[in-house]
Amino acid sequence: MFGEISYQLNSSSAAFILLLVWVTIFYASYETKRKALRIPQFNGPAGWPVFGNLWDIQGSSAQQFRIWSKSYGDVFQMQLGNIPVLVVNSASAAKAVFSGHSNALCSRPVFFTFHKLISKTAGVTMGTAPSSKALNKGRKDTPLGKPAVRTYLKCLDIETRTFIDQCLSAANNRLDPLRLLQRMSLSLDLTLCWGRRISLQDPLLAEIVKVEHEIVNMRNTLTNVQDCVPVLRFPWSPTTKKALMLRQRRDTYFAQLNNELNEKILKGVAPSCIRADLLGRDDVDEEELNLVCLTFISAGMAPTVATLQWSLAFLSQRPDIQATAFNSIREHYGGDYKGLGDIDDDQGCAYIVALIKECLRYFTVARNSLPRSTVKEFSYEGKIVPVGTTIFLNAWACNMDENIWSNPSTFEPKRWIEKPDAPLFTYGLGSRSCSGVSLANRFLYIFFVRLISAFELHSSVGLDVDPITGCKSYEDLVTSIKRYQVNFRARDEFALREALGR
Ligand code: HEM
Repeated sequence: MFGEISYQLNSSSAAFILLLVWVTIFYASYETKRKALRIPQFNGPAGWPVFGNLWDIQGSSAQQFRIWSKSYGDVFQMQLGNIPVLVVNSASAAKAVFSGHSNALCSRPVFFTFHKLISKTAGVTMGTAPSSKALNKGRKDTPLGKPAVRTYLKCLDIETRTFIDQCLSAANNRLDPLRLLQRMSLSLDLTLCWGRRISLQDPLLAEIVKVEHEIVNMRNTLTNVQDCVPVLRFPWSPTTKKALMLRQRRDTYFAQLNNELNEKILKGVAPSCIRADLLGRDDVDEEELNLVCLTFISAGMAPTVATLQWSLAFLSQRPDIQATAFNSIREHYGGDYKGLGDIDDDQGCAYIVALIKECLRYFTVARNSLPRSTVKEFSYEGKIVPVGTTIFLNAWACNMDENIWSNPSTFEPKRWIEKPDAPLFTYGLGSRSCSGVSLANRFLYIFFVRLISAFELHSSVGLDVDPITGCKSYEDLVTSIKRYQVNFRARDEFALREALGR
């Protein structure tokens, strides 16, 4: 009997030792390969075995990059699992890399969860597509330039007025503006692309907002561990399961929007919209059609809403800035102006333009912009950046660069009146910078003019509007503020009702 037990012990010890040897060999070869992937010549923090620097950036990654750049230089290297990444952290380095080598940086990296799982059915969006002929054609066919935006003024007018109207109707005029902002932004995108608006009561609103938010976060390499550590990619991993579930939910509402429009086209009652125009063209295939339409659902909503959500909270804490903005609107439109701004007015009121730029700079909602991938080798300060390198722009650090601004941590709109041509990094720069910048700027301008003309914002409790400590979550690709409520007090309720045509 003792012999039998000792035999069993010997065989299980042997199995254990074999397993240990296998794990050790696997680990050693994995680590050797992982380290070999690092980009020669670029310094950076060492990081942990297997996971590299993933654990070091669990707080505000952009802030951590800014701190590392003080030790490792403006352009340093980190490794997310086995993906080496160059991070660009100053305004001058961003100009040299992103503008100086714009063509070399014209692609996006391909990630397992987003590109291979989520996008398998409906395809990718413009901001996530690697460089290709199809992408270039899609970009050309997407009407987001200034002339196209001028034809969207009616939609901008309706959606911003609806927002003001809904704020006026809120009980006691105290509310959390998030849902109203989401509706306004999504309704604009759906009208432009599918020719249909969305109401607060429509169940599609909550569904699209929720799913798109989760999908955007799945694209975040900084938090999606299985993208960076290939050994964690199992078909039954929670991330894979979640990605497949999100894909199915996105496919459902995408099909619903498309089917609604197809029916209207069949009945001959289709509104003029981007999808209907593209459907009527022989040179546009299914892949391009999906690329353009998915872009309208996913690209603009998150950064626009997050910028407005931070800005409203901030303004509620700063009556002095609201008063300056209100007086500048009155000066711009004339003495005792009581209207809601002119939809044809494009960036005419200098202080409002400066206020918007400062909100975009100070909160920099896409702190690490969107990742790029290089298609050509180039050199930076004599160091070679090879083809296929992933590069992050730390837009937050660039916007806070002390070589551009003497007091970058202070919110000061007037800085943009003194230096109107100073660089703003929030929309990215170079070949793949934000294509929606004209639409976004026009939207933000009329929104701020209307908001400030209509209401005084205030909050009886102090809100944390600090761009670092006030964040809802550091894991989000687009950084938003924690939920809050503010009071919307009409400046002149009678005049406002009249301006809204009530
Ligand atoms: C405040 C609002 C917005 C902000 C802060 C913002 C920011 C950004 C950023 C940082 C990028 C990546 C840039 C780069 O890689 O250099 C981007 C790309 C993009 N944005 Fe925006 N965006 C905003 C609104 C919009 C709107 C309203 C649209 C229109 C639908 C839009 C469409 C796009 C598209 C299509 C891309 C991808 C460009 C490409 O990869 O070629 N954005 N945006």
